[in-house]
Amino acid sequence: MTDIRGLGYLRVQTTDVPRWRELTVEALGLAETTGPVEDGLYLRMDERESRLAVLPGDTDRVLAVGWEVRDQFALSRVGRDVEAAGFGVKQLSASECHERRVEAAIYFDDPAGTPVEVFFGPVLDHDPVRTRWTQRFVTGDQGLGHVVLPTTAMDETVAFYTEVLGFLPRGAIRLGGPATDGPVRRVRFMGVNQRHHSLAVCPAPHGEAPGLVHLMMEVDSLDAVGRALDEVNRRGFSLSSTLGRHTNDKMVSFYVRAPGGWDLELGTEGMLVDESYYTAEEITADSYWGHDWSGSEPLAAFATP
Ligand SMILES: Cc1ccc(O)c(O)c1CC[C@@H]1C(=O)CC[C@]2(C)C(=O)CC[C@@H]12
Ligand SMILES: [Fe+2]
Repeated sequence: MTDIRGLGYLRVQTTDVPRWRELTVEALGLAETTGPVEDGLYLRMDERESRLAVLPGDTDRVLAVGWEVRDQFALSRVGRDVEAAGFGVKQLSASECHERRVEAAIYFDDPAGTPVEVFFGPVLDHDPVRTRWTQRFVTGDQGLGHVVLPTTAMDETVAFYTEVLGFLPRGAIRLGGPATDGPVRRVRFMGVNQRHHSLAVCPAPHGEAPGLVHLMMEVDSLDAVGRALDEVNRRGFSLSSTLGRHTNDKMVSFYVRAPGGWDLELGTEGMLVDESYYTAEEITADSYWGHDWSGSEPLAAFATP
């Protein structure tokens, strides 16, 4: 089994922190807290000091995808494995760790160019999490949610996450419709815990910013998803996909475009994988119903640079 326990945090940079605040706090209902960068937006979903940090900058891009391990021993094992695979691994400084509220962390770029951090020892905030819709975010041993990363090096990226970091394949979906003789392109889903996927990797035409396709966060109530959806529409955010239920993780979700050209997915009722019996399946539709993508503005990751 892998040493990676789950998606721990995400750090992104944006040119529009106020609009990010409106989307995440006012519409999706995350709880705002304070952090080291004065104009930064620090968001709580649970007892962690911050799961999502949105920092001001002159471009929109992912700063770090943070994966959590159990302890210092697991962190050294992961560092050793990544180095042995030929990737340069660096330690985060004490002040960088303090900024992320973790005890220690390493970082490296994955084959897609995504800045990856692996950490242990997150610091907790025991104040109650005051969410807008009084919902609870489903985190805990399923981690913060899932990310979908674009890559121009599909095979290398999948090999890295599965063979070096130990992610488990959790199925795939073909792009471009039903089986043909030609080369098949797939979105591949991978997991490290009972969440169906903590990571998906999607073939993309180029390696430009922002480096993310979407971040999924799960809540414990359909009403919170519905209320967030109303608020997203009321506040004029662009809906990338309508509400629908996915065929693989069974989640009911919608997607909203965040400033920067990538999406936030908010869902509920995600299934739990039992690894004793699970096999990786290929789905042939992304959803049982809903998830109409026809109104979606193009993703920055798929735009012609
Ligand atoms: C199919 C699916 C299952 C579970 C998820 O959490 C999930 O985000 C998806 C959607 C993935 C989706 C896709 O399959 C085709 C290409 C899509 C539409 C994108 O360009 C972004 C999301 C991608
Ligand atoms: Fe998703």
